[in-house]
Amino acid sequence: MTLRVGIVGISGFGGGEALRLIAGHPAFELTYAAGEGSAGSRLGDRFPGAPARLAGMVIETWDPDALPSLDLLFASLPTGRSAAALARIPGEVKIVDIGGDHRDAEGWAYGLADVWPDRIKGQTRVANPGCFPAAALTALAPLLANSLVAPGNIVIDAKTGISGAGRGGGGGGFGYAESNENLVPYGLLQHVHMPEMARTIEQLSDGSAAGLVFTPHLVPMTRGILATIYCRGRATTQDCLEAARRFYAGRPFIRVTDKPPQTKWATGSNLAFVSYAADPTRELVMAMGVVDNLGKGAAGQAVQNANLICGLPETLGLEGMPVWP
Ligand SMILES: NC(=O)C1=CN([C@@H]2O[C@H](COP(=O)(O)OP(=O)(O)OC[C@H]3O[C@@H](n4cnc5c(N)ncnc54)[C@H](OP(=O)(O)O)[C@@H]3O)[C@@H](O)[C@H]2O)C=CC1
Ligand SMILES: CC(=O)N[C@@H](CCC(=O)OP(=O)(O)O)C(=O)O
Repeated sequence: MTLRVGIVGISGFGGGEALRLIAGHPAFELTYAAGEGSAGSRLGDRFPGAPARLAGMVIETWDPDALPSLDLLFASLPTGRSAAALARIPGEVKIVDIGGDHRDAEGWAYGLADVWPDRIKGQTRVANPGCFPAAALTALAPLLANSLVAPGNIVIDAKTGISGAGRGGGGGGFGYAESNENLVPYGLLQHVHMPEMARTIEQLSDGSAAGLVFTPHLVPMTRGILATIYCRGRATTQDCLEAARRFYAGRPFIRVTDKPPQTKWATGSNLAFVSYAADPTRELVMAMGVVDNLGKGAAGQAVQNANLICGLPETLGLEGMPVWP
């Protein structure tokens, strides 16, 4: 079975990673590519490494009313730009939205694929989590589901590679000269991912996440997110590791590690690495989550979600090892 797949926003970092994964996916055939400024150019000009069979494909001007016949559409548009357009896509076209417009929207499943695959199977509309929630919630889920930490006063300190800001670089200020040898906190107290994280912490714990603190930092690397999370609880390190190993037993993309995870472990993959350190005498539990922001944080998890909603093996097209070093 080959499914006809489209990507809108293909010229961007998220869309480009989706192209890379779909080009190697045994059940997906890219038949439609769309964008705005890139419309009219060929994939081979934008992506010199594109396979020969795709290099001549012309990027169309995005028009949801002029969609060719498709089974599946990946939308990788700036947040705020997809809700109105995707509402016009016929119901028989399955959609995975990599952007932020549908993470709390009626009729859309929140695609935290490693944590609740059964909520995603059978859906036709999936909202991919944001990149920071992908790292942080994956690490927190086993602790919350087992009541090992209190949900009300969690502090998430995250570091991200610069590709997280997209090709436009967060509206400027993220260029090489400004980012190299530099560390920048941003989005203090009000980052756009706060509501998504708070909502999911509450769903996983059945308690209030009112005291959630989240501070992202931009670090001079291309890809990767490390979330270091401070929680209150009396669990030991061993309790946390065992809970995570039970929670993720048989889940193919989660690695529970004794050692603190590193961003390079995940580069170019859909893997998430989680680890824990706890000191019951101080009622301190630390959780750590590592993902590639363009992998599990965007296109990797999007393909995983697409596999789930298309009734395919969850790992199809996603089994390549990370790039190292
Ligand atoms: N970068 C990351 O790590 C992550 C990104 N995301 C989310 O994914 C989405 C895409 O991000 P990212 O790839 O980084 O962003 P980029 O800025 O790299 O790419 C944006 C893409 O959107 C297209 N686009 C913009 N406006 C329009 C429009 N009106 N019509 C059609 N296409 C349009 C651009 O096309 P063109 O060049 O043709 O104009 C481009 O391909 C965002 O919502 C982002 O928040 C989510 C998780 C992680
Ligand atoms: C470095 C950087 O700017 N990263 C982005 C996260 C990208 C992401 O996950 O975006 P959406 O939730 O909009 O999909 C940010 O902090 O907003």
